[in-house]
Amino acid sequence: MKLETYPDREFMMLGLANVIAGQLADFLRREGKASLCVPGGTTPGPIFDTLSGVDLDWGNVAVFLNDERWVGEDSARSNTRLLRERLLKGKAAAARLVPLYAEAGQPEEALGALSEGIAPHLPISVLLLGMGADMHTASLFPGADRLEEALAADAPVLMALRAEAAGEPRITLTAPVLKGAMNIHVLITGAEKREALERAMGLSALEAPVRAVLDNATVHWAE
Ligand SMILES: O=C1O[C@H](COP(=O)(O)O)[C@@H](O)[C@H](O)[C@H]1O
Repeated sequence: MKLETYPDREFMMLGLANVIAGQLADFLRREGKASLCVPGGTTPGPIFDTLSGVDLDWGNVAVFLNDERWVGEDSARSNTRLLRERLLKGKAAAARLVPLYAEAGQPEEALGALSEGIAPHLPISVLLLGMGADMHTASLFPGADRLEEALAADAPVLMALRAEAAGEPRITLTAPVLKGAMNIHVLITGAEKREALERAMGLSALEAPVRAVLDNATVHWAE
């Protein structure tokens, strides 16, 4: 794991947005296409704001979430809503959103179709992950009902998971898909998450799911 610490959050968000844009530009130059996989939650909004204004060949970039809460876009908890409001606007409006949500009562009903949408965009070119203070990343929560299966090397692309701390049912990319990304960035802020990260380094992925991706990741932290 590589740890980058920044003097403040604003500096970090701008710096990391530029790194991500540069990595996407490299993929676009070399392969004519790229995939960008991003978290929801409360942390990444400022990165999305910057990225949305970057001059890139967004029409050849597939954008999708690490995970989604099983709620419609009318909910303030919808990660898809965050993406539409903060990333897929301005220049980045031309990017292709690959959905992690469909109108269905339970995520299991939509898993097949959603997985088929994601599969052609793997391996992920640039992966940005968040982390909760409980050491979850994507929707791989400690204590989740099917965490062990989602961490396994032969896990499918997407799984539905439930955990008490998660609130609603979740759909998430699994550990092998996340670990297989070509560039992995983990974005964390504040003292509590920094302590959680240090704790995670001494735990197993079952105890601290973020552990599953840390070996190949650059972690970006600011107070
Ligand atoms: O529930 C989620 O939580 C994590 C962390 O969110 P944050 O609000 O602490 O930044 C996020 O990475 C994930 O995508 C989201 O669904």
